[in-house]
Amino acid sequence: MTLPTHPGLDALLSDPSGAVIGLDYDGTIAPIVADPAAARVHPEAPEVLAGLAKLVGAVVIVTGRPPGTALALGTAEGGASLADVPGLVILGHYGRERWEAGRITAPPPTPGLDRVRTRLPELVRSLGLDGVLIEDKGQAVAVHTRRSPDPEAALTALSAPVAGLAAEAGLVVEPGRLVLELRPAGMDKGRALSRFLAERRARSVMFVGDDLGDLAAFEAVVAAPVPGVRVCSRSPEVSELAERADIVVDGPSGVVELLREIAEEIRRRLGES
Ligand SMILES: O=P(O)(O)OC[C@H]1O[C@H](O[C@H]2O[C@H](CO)[C@@H](O)[C@H](O)[C@H]2O)[C@H](O)[C@@H](O)[C@@H]1O
Repeated sequence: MTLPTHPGLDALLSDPSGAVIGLDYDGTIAPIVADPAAARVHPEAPEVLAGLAKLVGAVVIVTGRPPGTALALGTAEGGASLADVPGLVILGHYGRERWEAGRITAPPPTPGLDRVRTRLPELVRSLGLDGVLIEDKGQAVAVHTRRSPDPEAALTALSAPVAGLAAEAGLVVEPGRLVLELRPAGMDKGRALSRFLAERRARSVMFVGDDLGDLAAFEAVVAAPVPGVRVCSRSPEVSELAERADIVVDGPSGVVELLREIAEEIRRRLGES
């Protein structure tokens, strides 16, 4: 793969120790699968990220998943694990929870979630929808339609009642790939990334994502006071990200290939290969 030319990427390559590389999890470093509990990381991602993390300022995963889930799913078949990526930080629940050096920090769960836990299954039943999956993530609850006979129709049927339930419970709805998530307001991937850039005094930033929740991180890259580059992990399900990206690659395999090439180019410039 030949690396594309972009001012943000050039800044990252010429001053790697000041670069922050931010990544979404599902659809970006893990292929999309029907069962959210089976979304294992791309087999080569932990190893490639481990190599890259030694060359750049920081690697951070910014995800809607709880950090513990991203870590549990983050061991590849060969045994390499995201937990072994040097200095890795995981900002889970859109930045509400943080994992770093083996420790998770999290605020207490929002009280409205109990109402959702009771009402959401009733709501799904009342709509007569088959194949709908409710995922309880602790700080948020998601309702998935990927396994429904007509996933788009099921999502449309759920849209207004889920919005009503979220409002009753004092939560917001986060739409994603055949999923609606009811979660606390006040944090998103853009805020999470911006804070992390300030904390690390980043001199450049790259963010890679695939879904609507990643748009806020793309906006944070544009708003950042340092050069940045937005990368879309393309899928047929979401077009909005590709339209706003500086670089578009084909799904998690394309992401891994790009990250490997960036690491190799940094090593070449440092005279290490
Ligand atoms: O921020 P992310 O890391 O991208 O997490 C967003 C949501 O991803 C998961 O759902 C998506 O991936 C599933 C597994 O491939 C797939 O079955 C589902 O259709 C996708 O929407 C996860 O289950 C959610 O909790 C995350 O919020």
